[in-house]
Amino acid sequence: MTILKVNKLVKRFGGLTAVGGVDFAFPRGKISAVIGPNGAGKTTFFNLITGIYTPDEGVIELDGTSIVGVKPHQIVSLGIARTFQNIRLFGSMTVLENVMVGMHIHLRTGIIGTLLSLPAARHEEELVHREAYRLLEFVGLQALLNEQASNLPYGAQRRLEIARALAAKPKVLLLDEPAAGMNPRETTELIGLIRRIQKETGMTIILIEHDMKLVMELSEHILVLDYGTKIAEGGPDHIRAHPKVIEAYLGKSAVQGEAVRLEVIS
Ligand SMILES: Nc1ncnc2c1ncn2[C@@H]1O[C@H](COP(=O)(O)OP(=O)(O)OP(=O)(O)O)[C@@H](O)[C@H]1O
Repeated sequence: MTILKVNKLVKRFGGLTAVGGVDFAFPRGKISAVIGPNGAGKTTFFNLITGIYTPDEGVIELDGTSIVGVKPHQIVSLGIARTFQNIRLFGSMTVLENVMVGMHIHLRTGIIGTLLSLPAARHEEELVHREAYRLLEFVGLQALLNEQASNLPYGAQRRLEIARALAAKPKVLLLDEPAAGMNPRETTELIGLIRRIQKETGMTIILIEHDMKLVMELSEHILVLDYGTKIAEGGPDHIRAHPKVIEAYLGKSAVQGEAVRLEVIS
């Protein structure tokens, strides 16, 4: 069953069509990937889904309801959270505080209650604290909860961003290049973490990633973009051997039938 659907989605920047009429249906509770060479339109596609950009044309539906024109913070409330290609943490806050900030959309008592230290607000803060700790345990950062976020190693910052996105309790989690800058050991751990999120929460996960090992190991469904258009979709085996995909990554001369496989792309 589909949770998120785009139809004839278009986004132009002046004369450049970054996303040019893409159709895709993301299945509920599965891991999907959006791949394609540099400049293919992947991040623009995420920015359209998360309300950062408004499409020039087309449909975006979450659970059958249009989210076109909905503001980014409202889209988070509706159930889509994300991480960014360039990590966006509150560097001067602690690890714990970063996750607690991610939970604010679910708070009832608000800042006045917290400042006046009203009993309901105190109770809520305790719950928030406990839930944030649980999420940090889940991503393996509980020992670093009082560290300033900017002091964390790169791989840990990426995991913290994931914890913060999870704090919003999304139905759909978008991960923009989660393995970027990670070493092979960190990438293997990340694969385990993403798999655990999907298994234990049933969440729909959509990732953009250049690391083909991660994409092929994790994804059941893959959307391939090139110059803003969909050139292929399907499971990992179908995509690996797809001539248009190989051509997009390696150039026309590389298309020599079955011999060329996508694993060679680093
Ligand atoms: N705000 C913008 N203004 C103008 N052009 C933009 C803007 N954002 C993206 N583009 C252009 O749109 C095209 C698609 O960019 P996008 O960042 O979506 O690609 P991508 O597939 O995410 O690339 P990468 O893998 O390098 O991150 C590129 O040609 C890019 O230069």
